[in-house]
This record gives sequence, C-alpha cells and structure tokens, in this order.
Amino acid sequence: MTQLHLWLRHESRSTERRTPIVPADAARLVENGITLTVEESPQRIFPTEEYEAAGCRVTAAGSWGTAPRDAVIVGLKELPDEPAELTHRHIYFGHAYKGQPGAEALLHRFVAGGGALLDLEYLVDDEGRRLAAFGYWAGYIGAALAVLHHRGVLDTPLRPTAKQELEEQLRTSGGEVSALVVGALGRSGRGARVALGEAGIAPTCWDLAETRALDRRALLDHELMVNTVLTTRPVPPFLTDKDLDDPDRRLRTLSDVTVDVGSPMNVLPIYDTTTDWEHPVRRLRERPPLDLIAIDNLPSLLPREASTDFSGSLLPQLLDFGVTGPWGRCLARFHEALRESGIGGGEFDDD
Ligand SMILES: NC(=O)c1ccc[n+]([C@@H]2O[C@H](COP(=O)([O-])OP(=O)(O)OC[C@H]3O[C@@H](n4cnc5c(N)ncnc54)[C@H](O)[C@@H]3O)[C@@H](O)[C@H]2O)c1
Repeated sequence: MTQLHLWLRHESRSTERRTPIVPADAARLVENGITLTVEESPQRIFPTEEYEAAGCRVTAAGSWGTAPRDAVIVGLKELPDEPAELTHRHIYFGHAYKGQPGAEALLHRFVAGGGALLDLEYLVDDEGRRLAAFGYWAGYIGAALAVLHHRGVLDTPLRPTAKQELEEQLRTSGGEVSALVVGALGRSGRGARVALGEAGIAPTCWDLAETRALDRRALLDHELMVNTVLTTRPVPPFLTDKDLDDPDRRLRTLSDVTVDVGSPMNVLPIYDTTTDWEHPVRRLRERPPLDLIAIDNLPSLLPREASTDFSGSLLPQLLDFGVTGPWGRCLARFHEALRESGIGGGEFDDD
C-alpha cells in the first residue's frame, strides 16, 4: 500500500479562520508516517510555522491542483470555481447531496476529473452517528449571542473571538432570563446549555420527548429560545406567524442554530432569510418585539476552539484512512449521490 499523503488546503472564504487539522494533530499524523502538505494561509487561526515545526511540508495557498493525484485534499468549506475538473479525492463539507444550489455542477466537476468527494457530513460510525462535527460550538455561540443581545450588550458586526473573551462577557452581563433550549440532548444543545450556564441561566431543556405534544403556551412563556433540533423527518412547526402575533407572547429573542430555511424539515418556518456577522439580529415583530439570530457559520466565530475540537475527532479517522469503514461509507454515499442525480461515473481509481 502506498503511503498516505494528505494535503491541507487554504480556505478560499476570507472569513473562514478554522482548519480541520490543527498543528498538534498534524504532528501526530506525521509521527505515524503520513505525509502532510500544508498550504500557507494568512487567515488560518494557526500560523503556518506551527505546521512546519510539526514536520509538515509547506506550499503555496491554493496549489492543491498541482498535488500528486493520490494525495487526499483536506479542507472545510467550498472549493474555488476552478479547476473545472477535480482529479483528487477531497475531504470537506461539500453540501452537494440535497439538491443545494451548485450541487450538480460540483458533482459534474468530480466526474469530469475522476476525483471523489468524501463529504465530512457523511463520515459516520456503524450506527450512522457523525464522527466529526462542529455542532457543540455552534450551539455554544448561538446561545451566547442570544444572551448578549437579550441583555443589550451584543457588539456588532460580529468578529471571530476567543472563548475566554465570550465567557467573560457572558459572566459580567447580568440579568435574569427565562430560556428554552430545544434539541437540548444533541451536540449543539449541549453547547447551548453550557453557554447559558456561563451566563448564570438555567434553561428549560426540551428534546424529542418534550415536543411530541408541543406546549406552545409554555414555549411562548420563555423570553429566549435556542433551537438546535436536527430532524430527519418533517415535524409540525414549533412556531408559526400566528404565534408571533400573540399579544401575550413573552418570547423576545430567538436564536435558530439549526437554520433549516427552505427545507421541508424546518421547524421554524417564520422567516426566510438568514442573518450574518454584519447584521446578526433581525426584528421579526415590533409589538411585542421579537428578534431573530439565524447565522449559518457560527463555529467560525470561535475558530481556535472549534478547530481544536473538530481536529481531535477527525484525527483517529485520518490515522485509519482507508477504503472500508467510515471512509468506505463516504465514498459509497458519493457514488449514490451521483446515481441519484443521474450523473453516473466518478469511480475513483485508487491506484
Ligand atoms: N448555524 C451553524 O453555524 C451550525 C453549525 C453546525 C451545525 N448546525 C446545525 O445544528 C443542528 C443541530 O446539530 P447537532 O450536531 O446538534 O445535531 P444532533 O443530532 O447532535 O442533535 C439534534 C437534537 O435534536 C433532537 N431532536 C430531533 N427532532 C426533535 C424534535 N422534533 N423535537 C425536539 N428535539 C428534537 C435530537 O433528539 C437531538 O438531540 C443541525 O441542523 C446542524 O446542521 C448549525
């Protein structure tokens, strides 16, 4: 078997400071005989020198197109639009299997080049549980922003920060708040509960059992709600426009970590546009007021912590990279997606 060559790419999105492999884990990969080439990246939260010190080869940003064909390119977010033909195996979040905008064009690029997408969203264990995810930090930040806004101390536009700084703000901004976390038993739900705890808030926690017969009155009686539900089947909405117009509603701040806008699984079909770092909060109703936070790249706001956590989960999988197990399932899912979209082809020739 040939030695594994991983190639950590620069992220083309300028606000993306996270990385799927942090220097400490890069050192572990190198110690285990894996070649790791790291592209220079001015915005990455970890300086390139730390990768160099870990024994990685360093190369120019965006040079992955020139990597040997058997190198596996590792990243997080979208690839640039060029080249038109993708010849490598790419590990990242492709967002290409649910008919998302640009999905079909991306799959065509893989087929044209004979490469393959090993989508991190589909890197799962034998029971289908995700092996590496950013959910915890999404929930943590989603809840933290909601509390800071609710207490009138949220600084905007948002910018990447460190956990210590956020914790300090949560602890020092006072005020009783009745809060609800829905999806509380999941990764994001756990993060949300921890952030609320830092802020001195003991939230009501709902998961599947508590929403089976949804008590809307109880929901609307909370001042702040964090939604972290991940459902794979449509369920009745938790909130409708009618609920927002309820004059007795106490709910004032809603942070939707799930941001399933436009999806048939959306449990909060009360808005149709996400918010962002520039304008994180949108007023949905004036009387009584209701403010929405619905940001789809929350973990990027805590790049160091989110990267370290994610990389720690990904490391054992990279050390065990192969054609069976989780990576085999990822590849099978790619081929299934090609069949589903009627594209066909794309067998990665692992020579
Ligand atoms: N906004 C962002 O930046 C960002 C980042 C990462 C993840 N996310 C999203 O956050 C969501 C949660 O991710 P996760 O990793 O925490 O998922 P998870 O699977 O760990 O947790 C989801 C939880 O929702 C619960 N749930 C499912 N259906 C429910 C229902 N009808 N009522 C109540 N609870 C229900 C599940 O039991 C589970 O506990 C996902 O949609 C994910 O895409 C958002």
